[in-house]
This record gives sequence, C-alpha cells and structure tokens, in this order.
Amino acid sequence: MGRLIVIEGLDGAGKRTLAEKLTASVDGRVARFAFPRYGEDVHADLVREGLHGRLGGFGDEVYGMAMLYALDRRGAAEDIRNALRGNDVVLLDRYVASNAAFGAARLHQDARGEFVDWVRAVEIERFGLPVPDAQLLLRVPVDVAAERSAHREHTGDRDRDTWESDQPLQTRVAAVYDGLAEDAWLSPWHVLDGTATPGVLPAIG
Ligand SMILES: Cc1cn([C@H]2C[C@H](O)[C@@H](COP(=O)(O)O)O2)c(=O)[nH]c1=O
Repeated sequence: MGRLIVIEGLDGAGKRTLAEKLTASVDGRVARFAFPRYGEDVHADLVREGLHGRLGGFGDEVYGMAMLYALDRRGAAEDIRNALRGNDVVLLDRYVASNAAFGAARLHQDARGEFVDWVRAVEIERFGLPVPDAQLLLRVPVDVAAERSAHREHTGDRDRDTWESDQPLQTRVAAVYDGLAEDAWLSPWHVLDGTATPGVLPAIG
C-alpha cells in the first residue's frame, strides 16, 4: 500500500514544481493527481465556470462551490485507492484541505471553524475519501505567490481566476492553512519554505 501525500499552498506557491521534484526523488513508483480535475469531471468544469464568474451568484456560494470541489474528489476516490494499491507514493496537488482553507477564507472569521468541520464531515466521513498520510504546506509570502501566478497568466500558461488576484483573500487563506497545519488537521503536516533554494526535500518515500 502506497503513502498518500498531499501538497497544499497558495495559488502560485510552486506546488507543481515541488510535485515534479518529489516525483524525481522518490525511489519507487509514484502516481499523481491534481485537483480540481478540469476537463475530466463535470463538477470540476462547473468550478471553473464559477471561478470565472460564469455561474452567476452561485460562484459566490461558499458551501455550494465547496460541494462541487468535493464531488470532483468523490469521483476520483476509487482511482486514488487503486493508485495506492499499485504505487509506493500517490502525490496529490491540492486535496480536501484546499477546500477547507479557500472556503473558510471567504467566510467571516466566526464561521470558519464550522466550515472546516463541515468539509471534513462531507469529504472524509460521508464520501469516504482516503485520509492523507502527510500534508505538505508550501509556504510563500502572498506577494511572491501573486507575482508567480500573474507571470503564469502573462506567459499564457493558464488563465487566472477572479480569486487569484485577490491578495487580501490569499492572505486569509495563508492564515487558515497555518492553523490547519498547527492543528495537524486530518493528518500530520510538514511546512516547507517555498522561497528556499530547491534541494531540501522532505523524506516521503
Ligand atoms: C481543489 C480545490 C481548490 N480550491 C481553490 C484553490 C484555487 O483558488 C482554485 C482553483 O485551483 P487551482 O488554481 O489549483 O486550479 O480553487 C478550493 O477552493 N477547493 C478545492 O477543493
């Protein structure tokens, strides 16, 4: 049975680059998934519509949008379980904690705890998604993340959604992530410095 390792962080934190480095460093078989699964799952495609303001007011419904993200993952649960059977490491670029962090950050501070508990109840208890063995929080200053994600848009790598350029929101997301890591939410977390010279990789094999 492989280990389920999740990479989390702000938009532009460098998650994909870390996933590539970890894949190259693991001595064994590695499978990778990235969420949302745009182009593969109807819920993920609806997420994209919502993020670009094309679902009207639904895009602002935190619980509704979070359910779409959760349903996308539910549709991948069997594939993740199969991948865990056939690989040493299954690496996920975003998972349940993204829903907790990004959704909570859009809510009033007093409503955040209840939302984070709801995400866990829906995704883990109700949908039965596999619990990660470890979650890696790639932490970078908000302005560095914003610059990287703006650069990605500029180079045509990908469209930015309306939230990515919202620095106050990203600052709140970073704070929620820090709290999740501190509480060891779902599983142990490892906090990595996303601005450090690459080379120091966590031992995940
Ligand atoms: C996977 C996931 C992403 N998100 C957010 C993070 C990003 O701002 C946005 C799209 O993710 P992406 O930029 O990694 O494609 O959706 C959630 O709110 N919940 C989730 O479950």
